[in-house]
Amino acid sequence: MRFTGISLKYGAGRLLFDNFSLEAAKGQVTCLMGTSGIGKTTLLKMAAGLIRPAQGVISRDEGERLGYVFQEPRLLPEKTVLENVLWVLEQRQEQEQERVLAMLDAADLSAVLHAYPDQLSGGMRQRVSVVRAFAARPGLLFMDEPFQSLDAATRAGMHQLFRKLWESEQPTVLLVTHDLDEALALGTRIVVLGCRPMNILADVTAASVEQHGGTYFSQADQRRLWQLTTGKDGRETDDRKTAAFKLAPSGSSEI
Ligand SMILES: Nc1ncnc2c1ncn2[C@@H]1O[C@H](COP(=O)(O)OP(=O)(O)OP(=O)(O)O)[C@@H](O)[C@H]1O
Repeated sequence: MRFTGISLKYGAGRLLFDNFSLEAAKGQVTCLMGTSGIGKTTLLKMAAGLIRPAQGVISRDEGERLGYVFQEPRLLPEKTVLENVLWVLEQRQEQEQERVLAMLDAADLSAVLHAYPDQLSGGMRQRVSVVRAFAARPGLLFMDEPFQSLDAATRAGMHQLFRKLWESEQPTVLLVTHDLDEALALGTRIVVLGCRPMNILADVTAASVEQHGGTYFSQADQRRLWQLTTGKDGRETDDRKTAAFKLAPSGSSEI
């Protein structure tokens, strides 16, 4: 999908976008990072057709199915876990049931298929919402800080689940995150955005993508991304160094 020459502002405010362009390559996970309030959510909403830009063009493949995962799960409270997922499949429910059950199993939700959302933990609810998004076979999936409210251990499980589902369905994903380690683990490309108007500060593609294990960005790119997203130089002095650098393939001595 492609944004070309987008301009937009809310009301009498300053321009959030002024002739902004970005292309998300098919089948890639493009992570969007940048400080709060610069318009990342607005960008996803424009991509999904929920907001129209004042100027510019947004191109998507014709007939491409769209999915959206929000920070909060947004499940239907009166439907069970299984019903929440099947509901998005509309008329294809029966043929797809086996596939959906396998996805729910991969998300460790087999034991709660018939539970209602208010009987689940926050992490379980978000797992349902991620499975629901992938179950609909989206060509294009928008994820707006989907794991932000989860604790670190739950988030690590969600990352694994995301990678399993992404590898089997291969949608194009636009994922907004504030967490560089998350972007390094999930993204095949990381775009760091600057503000008012939105501009691209860095655009880095993974050197390789590993099965379920995450992606691998070069050490130089990781350092640059760290500097840009935290304003700090010395990754050595920060605990997050270990978490992100852990993603380097075993045998790498560059750490
Ligand atoms: N419907 C709206 N009406 C007016 N202003 C809005 C509206 N939606 C967003 N804004 C403003 O536009 C700016 C960008 O908002 P947006 O939510 O897109 O940013 P963001 O980068 O996603 O922020 P965050 O990282 O905090 O979620 C903010 O200053 C916000 O207050």
